[in-house]
Amino acid sequence: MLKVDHASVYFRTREGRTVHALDRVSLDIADSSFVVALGASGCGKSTLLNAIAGFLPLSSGTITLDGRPVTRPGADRGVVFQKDTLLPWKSVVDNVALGLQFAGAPKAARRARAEELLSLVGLQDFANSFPYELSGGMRQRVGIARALAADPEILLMDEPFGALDSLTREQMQELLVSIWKATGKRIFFITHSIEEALFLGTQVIVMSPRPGRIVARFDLDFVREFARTGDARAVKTAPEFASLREEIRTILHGADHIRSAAE
Ligand SMILES: Nc1ncnc2c1ncn2[C@@H]1O[C@H](COP(=O)(O)OP(=O)(O)OP(=O)(O)O)[C@@H](O)[C@H]1O
Repeated sequence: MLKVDHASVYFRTREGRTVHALDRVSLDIADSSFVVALGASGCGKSTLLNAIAGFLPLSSGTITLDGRPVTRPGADRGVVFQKDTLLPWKSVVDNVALGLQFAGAPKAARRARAEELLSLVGLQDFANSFPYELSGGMRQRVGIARALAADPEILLMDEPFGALDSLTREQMQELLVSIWKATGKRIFFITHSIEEALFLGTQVIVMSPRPGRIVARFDLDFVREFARTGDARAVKTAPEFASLREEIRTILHGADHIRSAAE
């Protein structure tokens, strides 16, 4: 279990103002679950993910992964960002194997593991290509393979498909579901898109800005239904999908309205 318990984060800006980015957020990410954080810009989603990744300290509260306190980055958490962070001078397979190289794995084992992961993300024919030869969606697939290389306990994904065109984005969502199913990894995923959140999450948390709080939680079955049937269109056009989309839209607009009134 990844457990976030009453996590708060305050930032001090260069002008000396204090920003209350995260306010007593509590969240459990159980084994094999797919938790999606949804909210308007500035509601603290990245702050929460960065704290789970160990990139920034909490001001108060705790985060534990399978009982161990999270205080710094570690191989037990794989991270994927919106902008790919591939090294342009390294081939695709070497980019995927990078973390394993740091961990001291022998060369042949690194290559075998990287090739296995490239097959998982459908890029087995591009092992020797360079990042500039790939499309945006393909680069994100390399990023996912790299994040999985060290066999982390959880995958942390910060708007990984936010810069992709809508068709590629849908294909990537479906690919991610197949990876989730094949690996059984826990996933924590951030998005601005209500539809993406509903399609992917076994749990969706809706956040409101300043201070960043969880204002609603939904336990969902759409992703399991898609994993079972492979029919994304049927899932997304189901009446419950549409009614939840409207319900969440209303919550997000309400949160924004409360914030405007307070400012
Ligand atoms: N290093 C920092 N110093 C000061 N303020 C910060 C810092 N990082 C984030 N903030 C502020 O904290 C709040 C939450 O930011 P965060 O990036 O977590 O939001 P977000 O929901 O991920 O937004 P977006 O969807 O636009 O990425 C914002 O008001 C932001 O300006």
